[in-house]
Amino acid sequence: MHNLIQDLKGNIRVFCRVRPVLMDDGEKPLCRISFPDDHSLEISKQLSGELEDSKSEFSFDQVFSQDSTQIEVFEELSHLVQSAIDGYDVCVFAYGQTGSGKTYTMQGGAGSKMGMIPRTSALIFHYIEELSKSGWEYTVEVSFLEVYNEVIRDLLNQHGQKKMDIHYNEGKGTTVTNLTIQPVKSAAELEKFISVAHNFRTTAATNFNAHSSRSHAVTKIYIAGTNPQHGIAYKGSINLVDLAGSESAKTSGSDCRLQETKNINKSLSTLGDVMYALCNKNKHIPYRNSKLTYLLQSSLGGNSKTLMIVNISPFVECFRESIQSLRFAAKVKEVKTVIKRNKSNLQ
Ligand SMILES: Nc1ncnc2c1ncn2[C@@H]1O[C@H](COP(=O)(O)OP(=O)(O)OP(=O)(O)O)[C@@H](O)[C@H]1O
Repeated sequence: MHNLIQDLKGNIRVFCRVRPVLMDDGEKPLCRISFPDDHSLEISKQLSGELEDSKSEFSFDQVFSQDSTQIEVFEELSHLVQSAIDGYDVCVFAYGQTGSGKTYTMQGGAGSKMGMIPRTSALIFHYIEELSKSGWEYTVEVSFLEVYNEVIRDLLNQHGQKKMDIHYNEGKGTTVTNLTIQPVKSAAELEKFISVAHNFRTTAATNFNAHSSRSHAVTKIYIAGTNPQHGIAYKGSINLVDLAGSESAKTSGSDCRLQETKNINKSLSTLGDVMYALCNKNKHIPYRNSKLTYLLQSSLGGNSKTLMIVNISPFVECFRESIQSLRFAAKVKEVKTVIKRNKSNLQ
């Protein structure tokens, strides 16, 4: 399983997923969306019976239709879990409008609806068990945080929060002071912590989605492997990020919600600025303009295999936001990365 590739050059990978229409969506008019192949999507606002209007076409590394299952999405993502075990830093983030299916994709529900985070946790421990047969020893740790209104909160320390600051160090990447990093011994234990953190995440009603998540949530799993027989050690990690929904200020309700929305939009627009600066190979990349981008600095522009899942809603009322998300995702796909494996020799 441990491969020989050391440094990899590539691009940020981008998947697109379209959310299905649900029972409680009523009779909302739908965009016309088609999938010419596994990598492209065509979208137009045309209603049935209307004259042909212009279609917008987008290509990504993979597209998933309204009928896609969590298993199909995870199948594509599972290679990255293997990379984290192999000593690479990995980041997967879900981006999209409020109610477009980010939390469903990342967290999901029970059984076949289980999302990327619990599936990742189960697969890590499956790989570790297999590799222990050939002399590998692993430690796994996990942390959960959210960025809410530009303040970081530790989702494993629900009482007595301490002030948390982000630090970036060229060799070490990003660290957060006072963040609980919890050792875990099994998939069941990891899932227990995932569910504690998920329940603690800030949620509030919005006009679009009754259980909308108003914070960016970052689950980070740290995996360290040593093989005393071969005298080598690897250190990988996987960041799983469920971003807050992009939502225009005029649809957001009360004053307090407006402030939330402004902060969410600020961090998402900084994410956009960072991506554009990286694409243009600018000297200055404005990572520090928001907590989110500072936190994800090494995942966005540094040493990380990064995958963005752009989620879109199929409704005509969401068309403008969907096109904006798709354009942003197309830009992200151009960002180049160089990835190093974190390997050391045991003395
Ligand atoms: N692929 C899917 N299959 C079935 N149901 C889905 C799917 N995607 C989303 N849903 C459902 O659609 C609704 C909105 O999805 P979700 O809460 O994941 O959106 P979101 O993008 O995380 O929203 P927010 O940004 O407000 O947190 C939920 O009821 C969710 O269960």
